[in-house]
Amino acid sequence: MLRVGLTGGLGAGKSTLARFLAQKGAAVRDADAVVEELYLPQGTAVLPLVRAFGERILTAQGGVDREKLKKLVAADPSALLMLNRIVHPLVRAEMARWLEELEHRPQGPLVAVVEAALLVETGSFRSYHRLVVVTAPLSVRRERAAASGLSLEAVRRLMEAQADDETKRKVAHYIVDNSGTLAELEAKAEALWQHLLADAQAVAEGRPLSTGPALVL
Ligand SMILES: CC(C)(COP(=O)(O)OP(=O)(O)OC[C@H]1O[C@@H](n2cnc3c(N)ncnc32)[C@H](O)[C@@H]1O)[C@@H](O)C(=O)NCCC(=O)NCCS
Ligand SMILES: Nc1ncnc2c1ncn2[C@@H]1O[C@H](COP(=O)(O)OP(=O)(O)OP(=O)(O)O)[C@@H](O)[C@H]1O
Repeated sequence: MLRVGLTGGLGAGKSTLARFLAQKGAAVRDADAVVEELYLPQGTAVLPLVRAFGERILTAQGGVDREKLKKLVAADPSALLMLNRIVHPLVRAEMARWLEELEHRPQGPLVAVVEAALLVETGSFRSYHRLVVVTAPLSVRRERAAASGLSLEAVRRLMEAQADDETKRKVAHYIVDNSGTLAELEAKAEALWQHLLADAQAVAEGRPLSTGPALVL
């Protein structure tokens, strides 16, 4: 099974590309969805986050309230660092468990994709056979992020905590430029999928994966 990391800056189009790849047959796990589970009342992030930030971050049901966390990190950059230190190891452990489980399935997928905003920043991109980076100009990403409901201040803080596109492009195997339309992105997803299938074949046969500069789609 080919293990693929999919990343990109806030609002670049990671989730949209991941959805297209899922339609083609990739198994996809989204780090934001894992975080969602960790924040549920019984989730494993709740207790350590309460220890760090107090009960003010809880919902009435006893889970973590993202709105309250969002306000906290928008106001204080050190809160974001602390949040990352607590949440990221839990996300990494869950991704490792998921990939392991897929590997052991009798009819498992050829390609597994982990979608996460911070694969390059955390160094965890190294645990994947291939890294796909989705890019779009900053102005377009800001617009898309604002349309999805993030405040300007939250967008600014989160973007500050992310590596820039140039850093990500340097370690990518595939770069998908999502500055165009959704239809264009879908066509690029098809081209990417064909490359990933070829990579999966190489992995299955024990052949080395091709090296060299990143392929820009
Ligand atoms: C900061 C929080 C409360 C904002 O919640 P909200 O529901 O408004 O946004 P959402 O989770 O959908 O994130 C939107 C985007 O913000 C960016 N982002 C989220 N967390 C971070 C972070 N810690 N550092 C940098 N960028 C981030 C990503 O591009 C992400 O896709 C939430 O993202 C959070 O708890 N983050 C910590 C966990 C984390 O790092 N998740 C990202 C991948 S593991
Ligand atoms: N090519 C495109 N044209 C127009 N809208 C797009 C395009 N690609 C993505 N979008 C829209 O932009 C928004 C952000 O896209 P998406 O959620 O895929 O990005 P993301 O990188 O996962 O963002 P985040 O970091 O916030 O999780 C979504 O509302 C999506 O529908």
